[in-house]
Amino acid sequence: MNDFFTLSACEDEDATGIAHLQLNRPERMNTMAPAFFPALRDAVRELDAAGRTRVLLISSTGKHFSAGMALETFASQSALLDTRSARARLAFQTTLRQLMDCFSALDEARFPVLCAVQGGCIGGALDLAAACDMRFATADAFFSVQEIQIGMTADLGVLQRLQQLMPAGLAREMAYTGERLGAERALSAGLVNAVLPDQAALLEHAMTIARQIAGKSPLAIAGSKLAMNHARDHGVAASLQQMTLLQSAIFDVEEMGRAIMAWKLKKPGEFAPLNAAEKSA
Ligand SMILES: C/C=C/C(=O)SCCNC(=O)CCNC(=O)[C@H](O)C(C)(C)COP(=O)(O)OP(=O)(O)OC[C@H]1O[C@@H](n2cnc3c(N)ncnc32)[C@H](O)[C@@H]1OP(=O)(O)O
Repeated sequence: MNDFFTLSACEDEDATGIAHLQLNRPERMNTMAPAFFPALRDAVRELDAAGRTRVLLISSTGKHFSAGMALETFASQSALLDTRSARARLAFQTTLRQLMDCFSALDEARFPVLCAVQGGCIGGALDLAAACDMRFATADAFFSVQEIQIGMTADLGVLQRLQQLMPAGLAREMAYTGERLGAERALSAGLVNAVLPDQAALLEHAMTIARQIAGKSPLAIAGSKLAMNHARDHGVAASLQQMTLLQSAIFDVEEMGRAIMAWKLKKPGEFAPLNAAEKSA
């Protein structure tokens, strides 16, 4: 339990293996306080370790997806940010790395992470969204690298990831100006996969994609995410070499038989959880 989000499993007939993490502090604009970060990291890592989750949907409640870091955090952490001491600066480096790792947990999870954004996705919230596999938005959604407006270099991954998700020039425009990128422009830039009229339609669309993913072989999905992450980080040539090792490790003819059967029947496949010792569902 935590004060920032709820985590539930969608266990209806068509939605096995879909976990739904919903930010639920709309009265605080779903702002991120220090305790939010480890809570998110631990929740994602626990889902991954348990092996039953096939896709994670992150959504939010209220007018805005999230207003980013709670501004009062910066004042309350001032002792840590004391730059007069080398020890304090070293400690800050460690803290920052730990915060980064919390969002990287989304990228490192074996399952795909879908992010459904309504209203503002601001500052740290865009760091979070950028670490997900894909993003969807309502027509009123907007995205901003707000950090530059408050005099800091964004530091939780958005500068590293945004350029890989959309044209670099536009990412830099966002980073240097802090101006809001509206949903339609985010769509044409490739930052979001689809724009829906309202939040109900947004969640329905995201769940449709989540169900499609959850019906596929979790082994093949995990392999696809590993391969695509590796290619993104290491380039095509090195990743083709890595692919030979990866595929040698996870190629599974029985799993393929199940997938082919499901595809022919136009039904979700019946697959064992990733951690299961046996192969049958
Ligand atoms: C490492 C990460 C760094 C970061 O994340 S840096 C980014 C930090 N975030 C911001 O700077 C957000 C700035 N806020 C805004 O742009 C706007 O606000 C919103 C788009 C989020 C909302 O706009 P609207 O719907 O018009 O409401 P409203 O009247 O501006 O705000 C309602 C109340 O929410 C408080 N609030 C907004 N964002 C934060 C925040 N990040 N931390 C703490 N409080 C926040 C406001 O001050 C205000 O409060 P009151 O009603 O008392 O005047």
